[in-house]
Amino acid sequence: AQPSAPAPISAPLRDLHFGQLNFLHTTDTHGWLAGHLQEPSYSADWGDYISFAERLREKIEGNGQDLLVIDTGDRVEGNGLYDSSEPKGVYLSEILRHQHIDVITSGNHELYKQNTSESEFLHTVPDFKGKYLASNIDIHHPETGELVPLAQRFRKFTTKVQGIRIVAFGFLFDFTGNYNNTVVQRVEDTIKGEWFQEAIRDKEVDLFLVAGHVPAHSTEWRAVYEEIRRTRWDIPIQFFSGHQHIRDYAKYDSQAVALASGRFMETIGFMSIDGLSTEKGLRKQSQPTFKRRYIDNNLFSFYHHTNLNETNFHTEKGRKVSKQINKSRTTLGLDRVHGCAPKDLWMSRVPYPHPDSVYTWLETEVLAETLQDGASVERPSVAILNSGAIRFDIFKGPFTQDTMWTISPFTNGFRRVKDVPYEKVQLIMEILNKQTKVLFTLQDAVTEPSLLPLAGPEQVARSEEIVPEDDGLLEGGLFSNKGPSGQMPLVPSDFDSELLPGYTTKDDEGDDGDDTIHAPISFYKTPNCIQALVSADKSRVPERVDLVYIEFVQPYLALAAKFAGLDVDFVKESEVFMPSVTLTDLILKWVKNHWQCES
Ligand SMILES: O=c1ccn([C@@H]2O[C@H](COP(=O)(O)O)[C@@H](O)[C@H]2O)c(=O)[nH]1
Repeated sequence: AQPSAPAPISAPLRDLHFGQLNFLHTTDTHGWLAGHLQEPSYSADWGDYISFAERLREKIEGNGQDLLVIDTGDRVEGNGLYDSSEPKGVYLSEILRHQHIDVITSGNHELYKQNTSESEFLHTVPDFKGKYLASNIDIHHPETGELVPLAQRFRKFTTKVQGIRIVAFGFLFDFTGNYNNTVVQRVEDTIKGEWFQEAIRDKEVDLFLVAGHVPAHSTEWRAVYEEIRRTRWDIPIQFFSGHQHIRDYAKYDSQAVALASGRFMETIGFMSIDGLSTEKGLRKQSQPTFKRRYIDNNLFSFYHHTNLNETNFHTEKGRKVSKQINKSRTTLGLDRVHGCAPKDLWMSRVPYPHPDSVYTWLETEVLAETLQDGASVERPSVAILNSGAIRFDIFKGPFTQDTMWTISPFTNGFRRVKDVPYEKVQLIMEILNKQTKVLFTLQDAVTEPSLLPLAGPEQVARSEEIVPEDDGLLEGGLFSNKGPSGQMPLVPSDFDSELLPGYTTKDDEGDDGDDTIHAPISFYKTPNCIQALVSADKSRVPERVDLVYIEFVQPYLALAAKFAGLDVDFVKESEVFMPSVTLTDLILKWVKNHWQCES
């Protein structure tokens, strides 16, 4: 772990059930390879994960079984270790490559920008040569311009110990927001292709391994499942999933399951399968059995599952990588303190517009003040921001260079349409927050790219709120802030049981998937968009306003405006607002002005 990381707190654990074939899985790490430096439950770093994989491999292979390591993309954007360097990602890719990974795929974040996908092609794909799979992604070669596969389409390999014959694929969901130097083929079309049809007809196969940046419950996985089952009704299929930032497990049939392993290095997914055939012979049981576990990414869990301790757990390579992360963080100045947050601000642990909601803070304090600079004096402005633009909570205490990127990694600027009726803007807000389904019907599905949700992935994936009987809101604070740095949000509150608050996952297999037994954390739905009135006189309802918005929402605004009867061509009639200023810049400016640290 990193020197400043909090020590993990002991907690009751469920054991791993090792099997004939075992897997470790990460997804949506978004640059968090240093682990969480303010949350003990997720405080292990990539070096610790390397030690964990190495120690488990020794143990598993010693028992005559096999271990494979999988990563399903979105490794980039969302943490200073990736975003703070110039060019972005140079330190991260040097750290990432030290883990032995057997199947690795791309997420959508690897394809938003030209330089990110080119870096995948030129660095990450060669770093994981033969293991990086891109079943449905092509890229225009950075030098020749020729359209070529980002990486090989599939791989066939045999496990080291038992000779289990595996045909593996690597997909990305039907993503359309990529920069035009890459082409993402729809999964449903890819699986009709000749190479895929040939690959699934391979007679010498014991398991189909379908990894991808695709939700566990999704139309894309359903299509792949049905396509394989059409010709191979009895070969087990193991899917590995990502994108929704949640822990999830889907059962397609008794021999086909999907595991999704959360986000931001909070979770190491574990799977085991028993009863597979091998190159040496038929399977010993009529049906294979599958077991899943979501491991909290901390050393307490790692020591327990390897049956080792701090003196014998860490491997040389693991230690080296932890040091490399520390050195990179120091070079990048990620611990530089810009201010001190006086309290925790939550994305979904309190209902909006609670005073401890990060969205209330943005609306009433940050945007209302910082957008004043560029706003016109002729009339007030209304600023619209999508809630998905914020990626993480803010914890009481130092607000560092790293915090800045964890909460706001996107580089979108703002745009403005001048002089529109205020009541139309309110109607648009209502449509954006309550009628988004209607907007999709206005979209031309053939010519226009499908829109990414305005809210963040966790909000989209989870439809139900979790409101513990007493969520502590009445006592005026959510969780007490104890511990060495005074910033440990996942500690027991005075209203709760002995258990640490954390993941309490419910999936297709039940509610016993998490390795650590936790008390639940409240989860509230957030609006898709929030708005801030930027005006010298907020007591008066304005008649006309300038509409300022973060670029990401423009396609939604254009559709909602049509619906609201506002005749504006957002592409032609909008202008850049405060050139080169991003949401990240505004937040940082506000923090520096308001959150001085007490010395
Ligand atoms: O420029 C951007 C890009 C994305 N978002 C938000 O993020 C999600 C997608 O997140 P994943 O990590 O790819 O799942 C998108 O739906 C938006 O809510 C953004 O705000 N700005």
